[in-house]
Amino acid sequence: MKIIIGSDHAGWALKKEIFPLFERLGIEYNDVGTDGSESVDYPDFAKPVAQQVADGKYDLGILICGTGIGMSMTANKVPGIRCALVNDVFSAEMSRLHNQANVLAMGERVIGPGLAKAIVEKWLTTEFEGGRHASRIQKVMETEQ
Ligand SMILES: O=C(CO)[C@H](O)[C@H](O)[C@H](O)COP(=O)(O)O
Repeated sequence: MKIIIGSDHAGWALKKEIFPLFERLGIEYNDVGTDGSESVDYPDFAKPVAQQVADGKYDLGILICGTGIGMSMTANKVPGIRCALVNDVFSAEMSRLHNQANVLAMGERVIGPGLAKAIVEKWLTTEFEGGRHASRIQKVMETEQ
């Protein structure tokens, strides 16, 4: 599995905490930045992450800002993206099982690193259940037309 990850300045510290988890899970990742605490604009990171997932260059994407809200709003504007803003492990699991989320957004100002790592691990290791959810996802995607 190949993933792409990005953050703004308000998500940068949490993003760094997650890298060792990718290494433990054997997941290849590309960090598109930002790479420091200097103020930047979250759409500049949400757009390339979401676009490259939508283009099939990466299997999944992860976005972190202060709340996760701006990142998720931006990512969900990209056709093909189902970005879930998640702050608990149950929602992380459901967003994959039922919603086939292909981008995960989290907020560094909302959750701590321990919870964030548990969310990411659950999200990356849960597969879409299909079945009754497949036609619902199709209807979700049809709303892009
Ligand atoms: O999604 C966001 C805003 O909707 C993020 O939380 C940003 O990281 C946040 O707005 C950044 O705030 P700052 O005061 O510029 O650090």
